Amino acid sequence: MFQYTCLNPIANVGLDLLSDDYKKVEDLKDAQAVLVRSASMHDLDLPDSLEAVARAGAGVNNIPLDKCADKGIVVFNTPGANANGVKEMVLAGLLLASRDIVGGIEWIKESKDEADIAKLAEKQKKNYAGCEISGKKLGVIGLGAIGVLVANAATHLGMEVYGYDPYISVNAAWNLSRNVKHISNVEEIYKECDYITVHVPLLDSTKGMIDKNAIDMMKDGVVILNFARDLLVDEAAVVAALADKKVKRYVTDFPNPTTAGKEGVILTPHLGASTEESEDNCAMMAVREIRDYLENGNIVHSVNYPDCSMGGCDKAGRVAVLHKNSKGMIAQYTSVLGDADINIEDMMNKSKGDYAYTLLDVDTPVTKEVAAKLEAIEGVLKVRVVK
Ligand SMILES: NC(=O)c1ccc[n+]([C@@H]2O[C@H](COP(=O)([O-])OP(=O)(O)OC[C@H]3O[C@@H](n4cnc5c(N)ncnc54)[C@H](O)[C@@H]3O)[C@@H](O)[C@H]2O)c1
Ligand SMILES: O=C(O)CC[C@@H](O)C(=O)O
Repeated sequence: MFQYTCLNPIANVGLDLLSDDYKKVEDLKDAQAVLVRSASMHDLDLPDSLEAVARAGAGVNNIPLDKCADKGIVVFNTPGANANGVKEMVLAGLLLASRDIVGGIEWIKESKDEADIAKLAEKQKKNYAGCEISGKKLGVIGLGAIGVLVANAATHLGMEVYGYDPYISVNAAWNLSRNVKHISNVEEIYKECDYITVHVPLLDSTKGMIDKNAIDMMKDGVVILNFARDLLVDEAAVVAALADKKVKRYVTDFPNPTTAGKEGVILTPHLGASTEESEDNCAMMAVREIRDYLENGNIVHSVNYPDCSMGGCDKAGRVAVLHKNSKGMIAQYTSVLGDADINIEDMMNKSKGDYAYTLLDVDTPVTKEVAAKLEAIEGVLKVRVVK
């Protein structure tokens, strides 16, 4: 029996994929697996029982990745599962920033009791006029799951699209429209584009990347869209630039006291992935990842451990070792298993940064005593007897 807890509501279509071997618990301290969306896990005590965290979504800045890795807890996310939901919000953001649709709707609400509302509307509408996005330049910073969809869709809306991502994956590059202009220096986007949208993860290296210097380089009247994370942008600098009319609109999905209610800011309450489809996709992917890890020891889509997958186990036993990425680890495992008269029938070892993962299929199930000997090896963070 595996015990799991949900730190946020997770779509039922995902939870329904859990078999009778899974029991939901309320308390994190009793859980082997966590399903989470945006709840912050930074201040939580992570129990020794915890084996895996699955973020039903893309951004993992709410999870202490290194702390988890050091405790042998594998963290997963669901790449691409909510990308279309966000892309559609970005397209809405482009339009809301270009024409004062919200202002017009508000005026109608306020004027609903006017008998001559139809006539008044014809007089008022000039106050809510704007521009079209077709023919304008859009800069997309970050060409991952979301950035590629946004860039491609914008080309179909007649925009001239510039794309920047120095770490673009081969897969993303294959999916990117040939009509997107490849930019190798982000400053070109700042200087040339009428609309700039950011789709990078929040990391130490990206925090505050849209700062005053960047804004100063931008065209007067630029629109900045941020459906990634608020801390990517120096929002105090943006609010000042809005007041100076340097920036025309700041469209963001992350309300906070710096931006809420400020002139020129169009704010939504973190709605990017809040569609039935995205929530279902994320929940199903997250649950499948958790099951494959707990039941088979396979790691797919981890953000703090390497992906490592050997399918189902048809041997007598399988043991998983989560360890530091140091020299001589495998030799020590083979020695412990050999001394216990256990033969390794199949093996896979992968590393990612400071951490590594070794899956061993063996001809005799690994006992608690042998597992304890493996765990006692310096650099080993956790040992799981999977079968
Ligand atoms: N508003 C929402 O509800 C919502 C939903 C999903 C994702 N997000 C946010 O959007 C982010 C992106 O999501 P995704 O699914 O596209 O992720 P992704 O991992 O598929 O893509 C991120 C891309 O950013 C690129 N990148 C990293 N550093 C960069 C830099 N300095 N300059 C340019 N590119 C850089 C990477 O190479 C990668 O291609 C997430 O990390 C998350 O914070 C928000
Ligand atoms: O779970 C959500 O609603 C938001 C998800 C989003 O911010 C993400 O990073 O995937």
